[in-house]
Amino acid sequence: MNDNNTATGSEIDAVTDPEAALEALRVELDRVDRTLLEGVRDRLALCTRVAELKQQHDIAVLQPGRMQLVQRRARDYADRHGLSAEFVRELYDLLIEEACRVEDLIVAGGEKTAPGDLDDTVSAEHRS
Ligand SMILES: C=C(O[C@@H]1C=C(C(=O)O)C=C[C@H]1O)C(=O)O
Repeated sequence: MNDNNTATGSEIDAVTDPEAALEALRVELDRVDRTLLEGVRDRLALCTRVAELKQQHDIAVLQPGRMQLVQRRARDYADRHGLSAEFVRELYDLLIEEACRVEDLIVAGGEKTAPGDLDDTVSAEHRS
């Protein structure tokens, strides 16, 4: 184990107890998944604040230039880190689509939402 208490590549190669090694990796995977979901939730919470600003100042929800910038940045990241460009594009298509859906709800409803208080704003899909 390293200082972060995580398994390194060579340790995985040398395992004598594959079940224990699998479990250790799954514990790490679960931690990454939690961080990932918290990131998605934080992103959507920020989008509710963007939506409130847009609603108050009559700004269009759809901002194609900004969407292109976000997608281009994600593609550059994928290139630099050896991720599939198609996967990252589809991932950001989904994230942006959901952001626009949430923004639409707020702009159409004229709702005031506390940052991070998505559960009161968006449908039950987000509650789990
Ligand atoms: C969040 C915004 O609204 C929409 C959602 C975007 C996103 O999820 O990154 C980008 C552009 C917008 O159409 C924004 O205008 O910044």
